[in-house]
Amino acid sequence: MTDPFTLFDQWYAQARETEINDSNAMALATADARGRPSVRMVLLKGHGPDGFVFYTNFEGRKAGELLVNPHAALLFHWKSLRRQIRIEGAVGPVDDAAADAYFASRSRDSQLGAWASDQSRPLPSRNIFMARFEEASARFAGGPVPRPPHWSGFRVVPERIEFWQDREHRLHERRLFERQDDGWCEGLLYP
Ligand SMILES: Cc1cc2nc3c(=O)[nH]c(=O)nc-3n(C[C@H](O)[C@H](O)[C@H](O)COP(=O)(O)O)c2cc1C
Ligand code: PXP
Repeated sequence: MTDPFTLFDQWYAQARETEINDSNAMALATADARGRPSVRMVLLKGHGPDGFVFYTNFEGRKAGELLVNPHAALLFHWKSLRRQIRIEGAVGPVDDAAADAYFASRSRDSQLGAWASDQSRPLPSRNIFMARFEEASARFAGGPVPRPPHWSGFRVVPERIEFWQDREHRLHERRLFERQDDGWCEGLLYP
């Protein structure tokens, strides 16, 4: 039996070659405390048997939902390969060291943007946002930009991963991996 992470790596490597941009873009679905769903795109910034990692503001809408309901679904759709991968699992924060390391790798302006943005909250005008960006720039002038306390990563620890490959006449292939004890069991689904 193939392990789903090896298969993910193979498909992801192919996507990096074929997709014109953002081959690491994935839809992230969350739900609030009442079970009402919301979805938006995020970028995959790390993955492996420990889970799938993205970074964001921890005071925005998605984080608010994940903090009360720590379960998520991820979806990759690689159009030119005619493939999708669905991932579902429990969610937790990455550790501070990982978040610091990733934040340090971002461009300085992206780092300043993380300080300037009250993600998901109403913005009266674009000028206000730009002024906040300039304030952050002045505040950290001459030194490194530290990671804001409200900015970090979430890790989705998969319980279920499905690989979907388009086939002629909608006779698609669906391979489902479900976590079982210490390993994974694999099966097929009708398309
Ligand atoms: C391709 C793409 C990638 C994105 N990646 C991220 C990301 O990694 N982190 C993030 O916070 N927002 C990212 N965004 C913006 C989100 O889609 C979203 O607008 C923002 O995070 C606010 O979502 P929320 O209000 O549900 O928290 C991305 C948008 C696009 C279109
Ligand atoms: N945060 C926001 C608001 C984004 O829009 C994105 C990517 O679009 C990211 C984080 C993650 O990407 P990066 O760390 O490469 O900026």
